[in-house]
Amino acid sequence: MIQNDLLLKSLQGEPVNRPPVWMMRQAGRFLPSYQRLREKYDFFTRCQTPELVADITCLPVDELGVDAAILFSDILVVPQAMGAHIDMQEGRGPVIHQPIEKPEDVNRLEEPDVTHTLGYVFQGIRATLEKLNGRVPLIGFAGAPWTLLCYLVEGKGSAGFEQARAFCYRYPDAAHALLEKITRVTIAYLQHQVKAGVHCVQVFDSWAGLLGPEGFRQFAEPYLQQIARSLSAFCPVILFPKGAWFGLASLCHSGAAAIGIDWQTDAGFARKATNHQLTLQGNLDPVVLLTDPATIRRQTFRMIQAFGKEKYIANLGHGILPQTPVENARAFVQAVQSFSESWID
Ligand SMILES: Cc1c2[nH]c(c1CCC(=O)O)Cc1[nH]c(c(CCC(=O)O)c1C)Cc1[nH]c(c(CCC(=O)O)c1C)Cc1[nH]c(c(C)c1CCC(=O)O)C2
Repeated sequence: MIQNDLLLKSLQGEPVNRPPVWMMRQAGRFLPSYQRLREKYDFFTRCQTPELVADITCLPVDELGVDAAILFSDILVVPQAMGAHIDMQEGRGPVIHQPIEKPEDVNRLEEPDVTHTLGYVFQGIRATLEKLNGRVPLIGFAGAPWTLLCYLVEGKGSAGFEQARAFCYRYPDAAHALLEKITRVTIAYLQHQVKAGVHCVQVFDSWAGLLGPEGFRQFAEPYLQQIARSLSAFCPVILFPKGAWFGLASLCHSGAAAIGIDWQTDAGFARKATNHQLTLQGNLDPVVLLTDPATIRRQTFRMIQAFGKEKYIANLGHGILPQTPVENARAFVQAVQSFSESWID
């Protein structure tokens, strides 16, 4: 039993007195209590140690009072389990050794038995559930196949992921073979997360918008659909196709319970595109949390009015910025939690 089940109610489209709130990337990055752990253990050690996963996942629940926890891990643990060599470099982000350059490089990636290679994640989930003790639901997650292809081909973070996009257009068969491989592993991975006890899952397609409408239809959407369709029998699925406003209408029929909306997409447009059917999540510009509590409150009120309180999960429109002051993150959470109908006149 979960004491605070607001998130699950909103995902199911049930009525609520106020929307639930959590923040993308809340479990790392900006909390000073997390920064202290960072000094002691390297990134993948933090991901692979169930006690640390549980501690870090619970930090924002304890310190900010969010209505949901998201597992501390990373989208790159899947390509790592498939055999890619990945370093997380200070100030630089992920670096993949020997990125995929040619079609035959796709064969180097394995389809592992996730119960072995990613067993530490499932142990982390069980340790986290114990520590949460039913206070709030736990969100599991994975990266979308297109976004993981971006890192595997580009070999590092990038503003435009030009090499990844070029690979898809130049070698479409190899791209689809790679995307299919990642999709199969991701479905098994998320199913095991649900078995270990997560209450819902989010699929991060952080670079979906870089493809443009036609590229999205070819290289991103079919795989998001497959994952949502395969998982929705087990738990509610949230898809976050960042930047892909043109793909919202077609994702309505994927079986996803909710779609995450980024901060560059208009709330009214997103409601119309999804036929007022699905739950929407988002979409405060993370930069608003760099201002002050009064501004944060005002912008948060406007956002809830634009989406409406039903079938809605308050969140940021992308991950929280590392330089966000803790009191501002708290002001955002409290603004949502103090919502009352009387705001809307
Ligand atoms: C693209 C992407 C990645 N990882 C993720 C995405 C999709 C979300 C998004 O678009 O923001 C998702 C992610 N990464 C992390 C989580 C944990 C849960 C949470 O805090 O929400 C989640 C949900 C931990 C992390 N993953 C990473 C950190 C920071 C590094 C550190 O703490 O040492 C954390 C807390 C490292 C990481 N991991 C990745 C990058 C590009 C980087 C470096 C830069 C950055 O901080 O974003 C890949």
